[in-house]
Amino acid sequence: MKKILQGAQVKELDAKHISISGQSSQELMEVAALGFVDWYVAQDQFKEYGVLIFVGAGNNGGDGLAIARILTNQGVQVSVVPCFTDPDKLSLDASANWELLPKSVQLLDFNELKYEGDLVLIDCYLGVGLTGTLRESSIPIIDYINEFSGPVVSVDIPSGLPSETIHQGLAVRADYTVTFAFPKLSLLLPENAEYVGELVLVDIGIEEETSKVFDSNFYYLEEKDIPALHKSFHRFSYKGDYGKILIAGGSPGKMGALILCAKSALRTGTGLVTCHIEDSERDIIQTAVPEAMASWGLIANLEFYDSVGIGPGWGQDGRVHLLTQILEEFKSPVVVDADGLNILARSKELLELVPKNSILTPHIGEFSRLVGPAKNHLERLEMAKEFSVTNELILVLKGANTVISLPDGRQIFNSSGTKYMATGGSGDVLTGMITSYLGQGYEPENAAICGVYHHGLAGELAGAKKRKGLIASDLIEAIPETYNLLDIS
Ligand SMILES: NC(=O)C1=CN([C@@H]2O[C@H](COP(=O)(O)OP(=O)(O)OC[C@H]3O[C@@H](n4cnc5c(N)ncnc54)[C@H](O)[C@@H]3O)[C@@H](O)[C@H]2O)[C@@H](O)CC1
Ligand SMILES: Nc1ncnc2c1ncn2[C@@H]1O[C@H](COP(=O)(O)OP(=O)(O)O)[C@@H](O)[C@H]1O
Ligand SMILES: [K+]
Repeated sequence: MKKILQGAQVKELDAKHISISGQSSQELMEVAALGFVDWYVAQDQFKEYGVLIFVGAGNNGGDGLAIARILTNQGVQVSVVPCFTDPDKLSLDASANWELLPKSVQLLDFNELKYEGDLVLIDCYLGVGLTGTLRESSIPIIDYINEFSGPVVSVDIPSGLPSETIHQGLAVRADYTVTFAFPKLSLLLPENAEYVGELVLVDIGIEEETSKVFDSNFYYLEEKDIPALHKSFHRFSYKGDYGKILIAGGSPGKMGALILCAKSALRTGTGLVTCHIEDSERDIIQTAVPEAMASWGLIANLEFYDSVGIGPGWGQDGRVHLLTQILEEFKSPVVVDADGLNILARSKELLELVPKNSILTPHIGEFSRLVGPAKNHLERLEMAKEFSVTNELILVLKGANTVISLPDGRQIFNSSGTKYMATGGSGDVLTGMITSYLGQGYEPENAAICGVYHHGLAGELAGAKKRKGLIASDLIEAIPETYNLLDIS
């Protein structure tokens, strides 16, 4: 899994890679520019567009000059806007690429900009070399980029955005940010989403091993990390091998949450799902999910189950007794979501009963009730870490880049998912998936990671077809497709 680097670490990593690989910094820049162009030319929405590249005096500008050359050689109409006064004062690698710029590339003076036709603006003005407050001279350039009528793609980082903190001042508001090698922390903070747009990570061949020495507890979860975490089952497997799970949830008027959770667990691969419900709701669950069984009253034989999921649509009134029974009698990790979390928030003494390595899945509102309000996401991350470490629990903080906090202090940012998942019931689907993996015998850490990643991937697959018409049931239907895509059997 890749580490998420901050500030100076990003530059140190480049330097370390250069010394280990024997590659020159100019060669690395070329790899980055080629990686960007590969992504760019694969974007159908830009097919008929020319490009306007804003380049600064540092290596981010150097990337832009290399991109200008490569795109020109591929037949794209390229214009470059040099955002510096003296070409003799460029960084070494930017200078080398300035010399290599084809004569056919049109150079445009920022103060006399006029252009025609459909253009994509590529922002290579400032990268991670930004220090301190933005200079006065940068303001009109960034203002211009932000007023540009066409799509804006920032290279490495939106110009003006610092690499590790929440930003409130002026910076480029990109539609896409194509960043190199390792994601920078600032690109993953929800407060910065308006600058970053859609985030794309381009590999430039820097080994994960090279980043190991850097002190960072933040990790970035990608598709390549997933297959090795899955358990595989043999030809003679029977339904018991795939887990017997219990889901305690649902209440009159909120049975949908439980239904989604149960269906999702079945599609994730669980052998046997039992829903623990109120007597009055038997017909609903048995009709909506015929594959699931139902139980009611006190839970007779908790030891029968391999995992337990608690909370979707459960309500809070009269549930404390049942929650206490589960937490006291079920000795293995459980999954707690929604009203299960709300009860824990109200009765904090119950936290001590939650089996170690259990997985709690709050969204930001539930987090605030359970752990406390935070003034921003960085503070929330710190609180999440402390909560996980202190209570020896796994905390899945849901959102655009869901963060999994582990009891050893690591925090893993998920890369899969889409904005179309912001729809009622998505979280119930996630609870079903994580409970399912836990029941299939996955280590709790892997159950949380696989659940979160596949859930996001299901969202991407369903979102590509349904866009804002996506509903939580579509996520469930897409779970099997995620197994096909990743070749998980
Ligand atoms: N070998 C490498 O190190 C690689 C670097 N890469 C690129 O290099 C970038 C980093 O390059 P650099 O370190 O040269 O820095 P940048 O190009 O990010 O920024 C340096 C420029 O920003 C200006 N600047 C700094 N602070 C400012 C402020 N407060 N207001 C206005 N202007 C300011 C400086 O005068 C200088 O012109 C990365 O973001 C990435 O795009 C990529 O080519 C990948 C390989
Ligand atoms: N903008 C987004 N991008 C990616 N994933 C999202 C986004 N918004 C929500 N999600 C995901 O959808 C799920 C929503 O869960 P939750 O807030 O509990 O919803 P509900 O209570 O309606 O089920 C979470 O897994 C979250 O990570
Ligand atoms: K940039």
